Amino acid sequence: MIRFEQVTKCYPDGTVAVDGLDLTAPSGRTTVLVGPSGCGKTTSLRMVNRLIEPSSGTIRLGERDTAGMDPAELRRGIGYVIQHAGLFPHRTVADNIAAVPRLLGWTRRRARARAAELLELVGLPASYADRYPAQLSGGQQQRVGVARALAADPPVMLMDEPFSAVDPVVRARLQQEFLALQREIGKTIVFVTHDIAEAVTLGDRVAVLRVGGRLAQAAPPHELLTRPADDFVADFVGRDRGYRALDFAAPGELELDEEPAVVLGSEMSEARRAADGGWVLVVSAERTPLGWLDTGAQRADGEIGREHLVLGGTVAEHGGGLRELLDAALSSPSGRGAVTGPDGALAGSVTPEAVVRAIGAARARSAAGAAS
Ligand SMILES: Nc1ncnc2c1ncn2[C@@H]1O[C@H](COP(=O)(O)OP(=O)(O)OP(=O)(O)O)[C@@H](O)[C@H]1O
Repeated sequence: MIRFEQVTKCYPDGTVAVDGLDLTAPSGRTTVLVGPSGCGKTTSLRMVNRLIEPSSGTIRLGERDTAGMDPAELRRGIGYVIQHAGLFPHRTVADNIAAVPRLLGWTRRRARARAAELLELVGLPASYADRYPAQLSGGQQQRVGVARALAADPPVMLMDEPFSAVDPVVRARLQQEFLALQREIGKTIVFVTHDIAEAVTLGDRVAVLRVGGRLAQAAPPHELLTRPADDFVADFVGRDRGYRALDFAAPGELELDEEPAVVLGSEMSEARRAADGGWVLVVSAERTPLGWLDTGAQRADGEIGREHLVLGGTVAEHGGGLRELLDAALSSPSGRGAVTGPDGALAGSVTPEAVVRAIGAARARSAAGAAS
């Protein structure tokens, strides 16, 4: 756990970057600091590893006051990831990742073995070990930056806008990889971003700061979206917050409808029977949804091929939020959203009407929760 207790940072020119910050970042969880430019996010983060010294207040790591710790020792227990990855340009990927273990006195062999393990963990091919940073894409460099921060297996990670410098598609992928990785490694992470969508996607807790370095609200994403503490937070969180909040609302009692499906390569006549003249979902041999088939539009008989499929329509994953279910239902040409189980196989479908009813139920639950 990291605890900020009445932490203030006043720069020598009189700028108050952080003002009386009280905040706890729980162990094994991701706490995101978010807010407009200049609100003191980076200053707050860098005070944790003492790249910046607080003017007053205390920052504790576990029970220990960081002010009393040797800064070098403190930093060895804290991984640090920054925008543009900050890799050493003249060192190979493996040597970049192995930098901290080498400082800790690991043998070259052990450090290289660890680098290979981490490359795999962040989803890069082993052959990249001998490349130089300039030979990698921006997204790959960020993965190496994450691997480097994890090298000595620190319990704490500080991440300062790590995904901001890459394009939106790569960014979305890095965010999903981050979530999967964090589920596996369970580090205590403080993550800085100016992007509220990123904050609510990645954070177990989200702390919204306002300019002047004052905490406006710290709460789990769902609470932030549904119960913003004041106008500033409501405004910052944005207009479509109701829709975003659906990501975090559990589907509750929403039951899936049984969805008849035909396997790719089956006869068209079978699809017609299953669909009763309308749309039918086509699945792989493993029952993974592949696309929808409009049997009313098919004149010829023969095998169902990929060329017959309409690929529009997202698939909602088992355990996803109501937003994902609503998106699947609304984007499906049949009006039924396909839902898969944990193994990726078709579990059933939902109609937009059923999802809207579940949204109503979730709202009622949330209101009851707020009232109690
Ligand atoms: N070394 C410094 N000397 C004086 N003022 C500084 C210094 N570093 C930062 N500041 C100021 O402190 C305030 C907070 O800066 P900080 O970088 O922590 O904000 P931030 O929320 O991370 O901003 P951004 O999202 O733009 O990176 C800003 O007004 C900034 O100009």
